[in-house]
Amino acid sequence: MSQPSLQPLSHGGLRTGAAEELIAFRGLYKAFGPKRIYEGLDLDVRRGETITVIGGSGTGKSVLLKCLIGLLSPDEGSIVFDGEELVGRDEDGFLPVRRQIAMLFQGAALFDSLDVGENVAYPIREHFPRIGAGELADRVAHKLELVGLPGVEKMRPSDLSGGMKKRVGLARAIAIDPAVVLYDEPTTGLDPINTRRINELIIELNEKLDVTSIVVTHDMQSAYMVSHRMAMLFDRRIIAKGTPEELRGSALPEVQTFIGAMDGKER
Ligand SMILES: Nc1ncnc2c1ncn2[C@@H]1O[C@H](COP(=O)(O)OP(=O)(O)OP(=O)(O)O)[C@@H](O)[C@H]1O
Repeated sequence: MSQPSLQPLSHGGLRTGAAEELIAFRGLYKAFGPKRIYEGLDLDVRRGETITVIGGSGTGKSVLLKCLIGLLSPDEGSIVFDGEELVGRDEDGFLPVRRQIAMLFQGAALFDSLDVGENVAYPIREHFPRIGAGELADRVAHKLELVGLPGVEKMRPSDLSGGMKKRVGLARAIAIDPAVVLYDEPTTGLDPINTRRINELIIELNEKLDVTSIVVTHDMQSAYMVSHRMAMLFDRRIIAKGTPEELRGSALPEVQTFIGAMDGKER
């Protein structure tokens, strides 16, 4: 079987259709036993935007990201990515999707047994097993530079601060030049300086690499800073979406109450 070439990695394979939306969640239903998480959730993600999903604890923000990359499946509904239906695919069917959609997990999820360079190389080897050692090393070095950590290949994850771990996790997420990056609570547990750095990186990668990003966060200041649009999950649906200004100005009492409480907490 021929291996995919490394050259057209940049958003390789994505259609260049005029459609503005890259991802569409439509009519999603999901329950875990008696616990109903979504009942008719709809959300569009536009090509090139950074959209942040906000909402109370346990409302299903992370589950949404996991449904998108096939770690969980909705019970009903449709998820279309770049014109292709994702719901109903098996593991093999999600392989090309995971080449285009990368996730920065909470806690970065680095392999402690591997050094930093090997961690970043991991998805590249997985998707491009025939890559040469030189090209692999160059690619790893470049991604580490992009997240502001040049030359740390030989360090162990256990020697890194929380902020550095997140940045290495981000270098690993962008290692195969995904079209979409999913951020699950990217600033949780970070001090204000590292929080700012991660926010700046989310913006920079969106602009420099032209990625579409979905961010899930409790951190309203981060949400306001990085988002083109925000969407609020409440009562098993997306009840409001718009620019940060539009959301803050929403007349919906649920949105006002949530944003008021979250803004107050951060003050
Ligand atoms: N694999 C699973 N099996 C059973 N229940 C799950 C599973 N994954 C998530 N849940 C439940 O689904 C609900 C939504 O989870 P999710 O992690 O998406 O919440 P969240 O909105 O991201 O919350 P938080 O802001 O606290 O991280 C929670 O009640 C959670 O316990």
